[in-house]
Amino acid sequence: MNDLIPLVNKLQDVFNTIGSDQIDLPQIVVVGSQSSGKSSVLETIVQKDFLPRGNGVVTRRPLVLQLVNTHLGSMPPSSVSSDGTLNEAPDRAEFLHLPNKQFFDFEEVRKEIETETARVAGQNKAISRTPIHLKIFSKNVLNLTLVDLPGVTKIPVGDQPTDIEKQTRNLILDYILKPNSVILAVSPANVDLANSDSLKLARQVDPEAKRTIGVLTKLDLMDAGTNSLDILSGRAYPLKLGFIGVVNRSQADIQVNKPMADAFKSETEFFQNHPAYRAIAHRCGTNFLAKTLNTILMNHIRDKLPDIKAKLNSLIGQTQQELTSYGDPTFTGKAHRGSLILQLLTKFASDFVAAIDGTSAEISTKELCGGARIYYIFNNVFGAALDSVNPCENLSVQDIRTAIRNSTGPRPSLFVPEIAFDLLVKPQIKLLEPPSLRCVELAYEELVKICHNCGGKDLSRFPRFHAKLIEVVSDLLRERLGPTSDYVESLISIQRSYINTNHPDFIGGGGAMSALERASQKKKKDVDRTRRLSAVNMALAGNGSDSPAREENPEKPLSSAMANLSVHQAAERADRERERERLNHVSQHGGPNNVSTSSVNGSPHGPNSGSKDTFMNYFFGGQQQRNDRPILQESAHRSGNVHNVAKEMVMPKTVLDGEPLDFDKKLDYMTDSEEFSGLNEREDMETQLIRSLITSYFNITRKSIQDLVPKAVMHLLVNYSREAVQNRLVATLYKEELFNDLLQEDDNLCAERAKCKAMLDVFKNAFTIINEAM
Ligand SMILES: Nc1nc2c(ncn2[C@@H]2O[C@H](COP(=O)(O)OP(=O)(O)OP(=O)(O)O)[C@@H](O)[C@H]2O)c(=O)[nH]1
Repeated sequence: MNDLIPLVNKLQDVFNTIGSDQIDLPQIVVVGSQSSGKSSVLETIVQKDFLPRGNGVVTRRPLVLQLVNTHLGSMPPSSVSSDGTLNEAPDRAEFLHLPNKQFFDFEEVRKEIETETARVAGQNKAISRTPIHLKIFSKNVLNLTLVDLPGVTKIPVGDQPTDIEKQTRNLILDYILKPNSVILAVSPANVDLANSDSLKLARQVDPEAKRTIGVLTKLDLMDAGTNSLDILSGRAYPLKLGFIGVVNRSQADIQVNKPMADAFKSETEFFQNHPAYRAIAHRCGTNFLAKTLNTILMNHIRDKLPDIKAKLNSLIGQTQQELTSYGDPTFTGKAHRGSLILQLLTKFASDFVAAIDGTSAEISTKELCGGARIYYIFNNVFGAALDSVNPCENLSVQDIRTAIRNSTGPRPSLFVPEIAFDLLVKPQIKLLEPPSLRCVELAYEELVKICHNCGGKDLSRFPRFHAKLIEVVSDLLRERLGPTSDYVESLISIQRSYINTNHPDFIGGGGAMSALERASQKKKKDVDRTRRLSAVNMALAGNGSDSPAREENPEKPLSSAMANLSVHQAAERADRERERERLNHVSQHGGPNNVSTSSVNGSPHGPNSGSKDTFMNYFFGGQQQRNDRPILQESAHRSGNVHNVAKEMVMPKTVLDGEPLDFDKKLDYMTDSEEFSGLNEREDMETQLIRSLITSYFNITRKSIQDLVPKAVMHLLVNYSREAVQNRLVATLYKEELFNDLLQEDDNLCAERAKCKAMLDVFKNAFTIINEAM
């Protein structure tokens, strides 16, 4: 059991070396206000002058002091000389920061502590949290682990920051908070215990006072006639581990270099001769303190051993697992390289496939990934991008008018020509290309992202191999990007290459026309109703003596207003008559449901086939029956094929309604776009008609592109690379000459594994020792 403290010290050494503080090892932490005598107590316990001395702040870094008793056979072993006498090894000290140096002169130890303190904390009173680790091997010490901490200061001095008190308190709390630390609370006897900083701090972390031992220093400096018997006998302040009184060397003793042995003797005499302490002298003094601390620490370690053992056990498990995760270096040997490469490569490929298929074991619940993201791209991103395209994007009234005019050639525009529709709809279809290509790119980017997450932790051991796998798959994907984009591009070109106005879903000229008619009639009806209502209102208002209308316009007689109204109504009626006549004509000869396909073949009187009213039918079916349309008849006859002549649409031309064509004005029209702003009714109708035709046709194309692009992406990019990935990886990387390079382990990982291995060894070692000790 006596090996416990060396064991703890050994564990502490190892943990310090590997910079780990995973096990809260039992240790005694010395706490007290500044100049309360902490360092003096430590020196008396060690029986050596080795700590820095002076006024004010002296201890400025934590000092972790391990005392190793060499008399008990601890290292270094005593040697037997040639004459058979036992040569006891001299007392010595070692610092953790100077691993290859041993100190036999303790004056040197003091200097090294001063130098090392100044090196980290600076010259001027500032403190640092970084501990100094010192080990003292001596036959005069009991095995103990003590930590000397900076004293609690109130007022900043030198380079100390304004919050020095808070800093020191936090530093002390860090150490004493650990449940496995025993708090050595030092208080000077010549200051009221109620003001003891050490006891206040200890109570914060150990309210039941189970692991706090009180030390009263400076008993020799108490006012004559006063004593601390109450405290020392445990009556004044209850601590389970009690209070121990000590008398250290005074400043004057230190200045005259009073030897430790003399100081020790004086202390013993002090207690034995003191009238108040005489009876408890055997429970006082540094010697008793050292023994008590040793016992307390031993008991404490023994109490804590089961916990430490359990903790070690779980640490061994965790560390073992961590070590396994770094991979077994033995499998990178020549005999295993091929199979290891193949295994990692296959894992990478199957991860890639699984991520696409959504069968991956590590499916995220936080965000969409893999195949689900590709689906999201198709449905949401691509769908929304297509939906956001306006079928008549960038298509101004002027553009439509110009197209209509250009497509009629040198003759005045008689009907709305199909060629204008063709001309206008093709660039609109092109608008579907950028979102389609972007969809390909997004799917490609997603696949690249997927391949970056494949391979798992095993592969992180071999960064080169991992990078190579990603490179090969990225190459494969890039190779597929070109053909997929080309195909998608050609899908758009295909749509542009033939405008199928016969498509069953296409609204057609007739559909567009009747929609327009309906809209126009509704509009007219609304206008009529408004006018009628206002006329009635006016008439009613005229009959009343206090008519507001009359008041508003007292000079205008009612009869004149009525007369004006009837002029308007007459004009309206005439308009309506004309419109009705025109519509009758359209419905008889070129209306949506009366269009004969035979008219396409130049047979103006062919029977109504009853076939679907198509755009072409509508364009050419009706007008040829109109004998008062010589221009069309002429052109139709000239070519014998309506497709090849100016394709015109049955629309009453203003010139035929009696309006003369002003050529100068028309020329202006073509050069001055502002002239377009004033469209007449017919032009407005034409423009609207073309727009609704374009929208209808565009929507059909959009629908089929929305359907075809994802299919193309899946076939040419996703499924292709999914199928090809394994073969491509094997063909590119499964080559004997590459194995060495591919299986180069990551340097950091090797270091981590070595560290992990060392840690595991320490844990295992400690576990065995504890097991044997218990
Ligand atoms: N007479 C007498 N003087 C003591 C006793 N203990 C400590 N001193 C003196 O008190 C002063 C401070 O003692 P230290 O041991 O340096 O106190 P500390 O708590 O380590 O101080 P810091 O490390 O600066 O916080 C020194 O001059 C000691 O000689 C004691 O029991 N009796």
